[in-house]
Amino acid sequence: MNNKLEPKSWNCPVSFLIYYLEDRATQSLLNKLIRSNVVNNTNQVEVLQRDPNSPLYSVKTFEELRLKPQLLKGVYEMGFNRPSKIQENALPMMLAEPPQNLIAQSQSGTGKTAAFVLAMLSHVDPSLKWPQCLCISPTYELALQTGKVIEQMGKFYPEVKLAYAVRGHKMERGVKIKEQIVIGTPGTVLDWCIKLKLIDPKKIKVFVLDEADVMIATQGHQDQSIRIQRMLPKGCQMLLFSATFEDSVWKFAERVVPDPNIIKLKREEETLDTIKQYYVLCNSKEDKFNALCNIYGAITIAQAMIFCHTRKTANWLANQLSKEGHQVALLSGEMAVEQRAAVIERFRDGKEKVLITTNVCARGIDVEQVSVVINFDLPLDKDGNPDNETYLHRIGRTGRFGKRGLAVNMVDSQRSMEILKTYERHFNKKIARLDTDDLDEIEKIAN
Ligand SMILES: Nc1ncnc2c1ncn2[C@@H]1O[C@H](COP(=O)(O)OP(=O)(O)OP(=O)(O)O)[C@@H](O)[C@H]1O
Repeated sequence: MNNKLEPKSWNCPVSFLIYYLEDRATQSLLNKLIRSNVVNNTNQVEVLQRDPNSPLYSVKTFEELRLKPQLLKGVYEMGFNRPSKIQENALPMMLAEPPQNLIAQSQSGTGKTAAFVLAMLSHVDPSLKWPQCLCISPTYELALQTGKVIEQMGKFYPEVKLAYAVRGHKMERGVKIKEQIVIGTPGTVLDWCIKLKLIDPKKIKVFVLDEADVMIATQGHQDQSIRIQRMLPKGCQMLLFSATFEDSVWKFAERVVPDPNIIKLKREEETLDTIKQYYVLCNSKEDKFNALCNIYGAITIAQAMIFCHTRKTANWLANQLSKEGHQVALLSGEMAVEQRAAVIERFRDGKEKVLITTNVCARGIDVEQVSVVINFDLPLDKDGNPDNETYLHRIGRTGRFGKRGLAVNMVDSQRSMEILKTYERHFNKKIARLDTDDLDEIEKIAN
């Protein structure tokens, strides 16, 4: 879905573009934070080998990879029992001798980061005190997030050290970096290589470019990434990862990664097959709130996500629910990235049971683990028309074995009823009426 948000032409208003560019990196970060598990994708992995005659290896266990014991221990400590679908193919390629280049694309949450982190940790020689693996990420926050994974996975391999080449990390010219892995954003990495000469790019053995789709959406990052790549020695392993694969990403990938192997995993489509959908007739927002309270009074809801059309309604609802004693988290458009990240993390950890958000804020965020979704306002596109894609993304779940879910739509006008009917027709799935004054009836929907 993310790729569909890409503006069709560059004649868009600047404000929209800035919003859009920031948004993509933020989406990616929030998705990483909210996810507590690997995304199970049932599609087939497509593998294109540079040398079609060489045997195609894939592994079903981490043992088969003959990892260093310290790393295997780190992997298990993180709770990984077996390689994810993309890891089954990507890991043998990345760990092969001689090193192979790779372009890999799969939706967010399928295990790409964990895979390249394992590759970097496997390739470093801890006795050498200089940078050997270089990873670039599109933003400060994303770089820190990947750094955390390196630290976790390398927990039992303390000889390997990590340096962050990000804004705010002031370094003096000419002081050589001793850490074996450097993770950073393109601008700072370039400075560290060229201006400050802290890193000798000729000694880099593994180069990772993460989130290529987000990277090229950010002004200047594409050129900076290519400048970094040009300084690396021949024979340096180049790895590039992306969640989506528009033409522009593909062109960029081919410039960064010569002679690549290619692994692609199609995005798992969301379906409404396992979702029970209802609507409630209301007259006002107060009425909607009462209906919501009745639902909460009748069934046990572990965690719910509530979508409102405007920030004002979202704020109002958050206040009302808090007064009723609910632990409410609010995701709102004016919040800084760090604030949003903190809200998402608290919600993921179950500290709050209700997450209220506007669509703008939650666009592109996958909340698979939330089993109840309330459309306090039905999703609309910017012209006020039905938005099938957003409806599906809010309440749909992926995978044939997807968890069951419950979606309740609040309908408060003739117009919203028409919109609801459009969704019903489009997805060819019945949306049943729910009378929220009848507690017995509400109890039934939970079964
Ligand atoms: N083999 C595995 N078994 C269990 N969990 C895993 C495995 N690999 C990764 N995970 C977990 O799944 C989640 C997603 O993994 P990861 O961040 O590597 O995916 P990604 O494809 O890089 O996503 P993004 O594009 O958002 O960065 C993380 O919480 C990670 O710890």
